[in-house]
Amino acid sequence: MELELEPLRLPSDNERPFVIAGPCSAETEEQVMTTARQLANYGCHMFRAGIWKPRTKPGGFEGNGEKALPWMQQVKKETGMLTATEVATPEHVELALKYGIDVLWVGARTTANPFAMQALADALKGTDVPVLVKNPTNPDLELWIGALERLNLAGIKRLGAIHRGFSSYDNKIYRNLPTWQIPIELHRRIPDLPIVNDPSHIGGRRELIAPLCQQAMDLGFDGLIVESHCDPDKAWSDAKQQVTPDVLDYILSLLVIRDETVTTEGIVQLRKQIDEIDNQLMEMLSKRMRVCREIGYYKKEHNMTVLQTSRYNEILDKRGAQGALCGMAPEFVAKVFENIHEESVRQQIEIINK
Ligand SMILES: O=C(O)C(=O)C[C@]1(C(=O)O)C=C[C@@H](O)C=C1
Repeated sequence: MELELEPLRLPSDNERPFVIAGPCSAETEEQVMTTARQLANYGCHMFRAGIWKPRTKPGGFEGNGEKALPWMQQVKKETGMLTATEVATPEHVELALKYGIDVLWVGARTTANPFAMQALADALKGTDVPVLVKNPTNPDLELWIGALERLNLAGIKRLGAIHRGFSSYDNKIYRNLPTWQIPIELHRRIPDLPIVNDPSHIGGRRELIAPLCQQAMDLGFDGLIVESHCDPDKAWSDAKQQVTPDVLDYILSLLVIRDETVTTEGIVQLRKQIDEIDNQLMEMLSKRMRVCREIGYYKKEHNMTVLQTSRYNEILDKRGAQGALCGMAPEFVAKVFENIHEESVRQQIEIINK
């Protein structure tokens, strides 16, 4: 289905990036108000704080629940900032709306669960609140789009997406792998859907927030949602990935904002060159597949298996080393040749089964 969207109509809609900032969790009234005042002084328009916290394991701080909602009202009243929080159940939706929360977001674990998404969509029916949907924990674009569709079918048109990265078993650098091609593909499929980057959850470490924000801007993301706490080291949740409002302001001040729409004669010429090279690449690929099909007939005649592992390894090693010499990432070269090999095997299987 095609999403029927309306602009988010947030106070800084025309600025890129629009920024939603605030602590991971609303811990105490004092922590909420101190952080909010500092953020508002730096010109922040939207304040986030977790009221209900889905924790991986029991025993951690799971949020103050309804008790913290009047603090959010106080933030809005005193600073004029809009407020945003995560909702995961119809009860959360009801309470958040009762206390005038302006922007809701859906967490990654909820997005991954179609039953929970449908329950949220039903609870939101008839409201006009903007809803931002985080990517599911697993890199499944269809599941992400499905969650947006459920909300849209319930009449929610002020929709956005939050890219918070994807879980992985073995993660060294990032807390959640960015896998940028997924939000890039989301943007290609639904160009009018605003996409917000969440560097705090992708990075999991303060030092990664600035480079991730810049990368999101380089890719043309619309906004940022960043965890900011008046005293991050003492935070009750996600201490390592929160920054003080002044550090956040410094990070934002250094961002280089690029314009997606500017196309100069220079880039038009370069794109012509790319088109020409892509044509050559396609011709070369089609030549290679022709030879592979010939080998396929040979294999059929001589009763050989399609998969020839030692030859395949030889190709991966040789081209990987060559790629490194040309300054290309080894994973990229491996992926290219793995895909070429997969197609070649597919075509040969077709031939030997004819
Ligand atoms: O060398 C072969 O046997 C081929 O069929 C070619 C090719 C390839 O695409 O390079 C395809 C399948 C084999 O597993 C190994 C290599």
